Amino acid sequence: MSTENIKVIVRCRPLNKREISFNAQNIITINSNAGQVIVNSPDKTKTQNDTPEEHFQQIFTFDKVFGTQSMNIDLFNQSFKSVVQAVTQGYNACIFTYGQTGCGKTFTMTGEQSNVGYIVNSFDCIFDYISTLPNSVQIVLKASYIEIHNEKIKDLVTNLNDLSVNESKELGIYVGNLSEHLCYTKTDLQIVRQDGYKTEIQLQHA
Ligand SMILES: Nc1ncnc2c1ncn2[C@@H]1O[C@H](COP(=O)(O)OP(=O)(O)OP(=O)(O)O)[C@@H](O)[C@H]1O
Repeated sequence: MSTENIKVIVRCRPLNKREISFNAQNIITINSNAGQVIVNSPDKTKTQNDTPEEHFQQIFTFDKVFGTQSMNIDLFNQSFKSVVQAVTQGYNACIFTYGQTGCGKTFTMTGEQSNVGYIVNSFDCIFDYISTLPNSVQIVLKASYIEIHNEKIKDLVTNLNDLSVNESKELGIYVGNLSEHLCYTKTDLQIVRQDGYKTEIQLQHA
């Protein structure tokens, strides 16, 4: 992987039921070692002699790619863990999940009970780290949960809407009136997540 501060990871999901029902064809192959996603021409009658190579097959290279059989824990161990560990060493970090609807963002972030996503894996990682520290070290862990939608910031725990982005010498850039929740255990962190998640789901169905 590159040593750049920004890394781009691609995950390809399997065809879903709808795609299978109309005999959709998977035109993506991946080369994990090279970090490549290969988009093949859907028209198998075309050969490299018929069309310029770039039309026949397009290759995109990323810091890391994961195939349809990958598990959330594979993504975590091979990509996200180092980001979370960097936080425990005092760095700021962000994991940004992006993609069209139905591509697997929630599957990757939240996952399922037997295949938990990077949110729970990150919580485990943070508390595993804390458990290695001597009792003399005091850790203060605070959590907030926001949604940014149509340029508006909402606190998903308190339901306060339209929060402002501010800047000060002491705090740098921060969100005004954002609630922060002290978390002493993994359960405390999970409660903040669950409270915020409930609001998020309510908003999606409103
Ligand atoms: N890697 C994967 N392996 C197996 N199933 C997957 C994978 N990724 C996504 N899915 C399935 O595809 C469906 C859509 O995934 P998901 O809800 O995570 O998409 P999303 O990107 O969060 O969509 P939206 O933006 O609409 O919320 C779900 O049923 C999910 O279980």
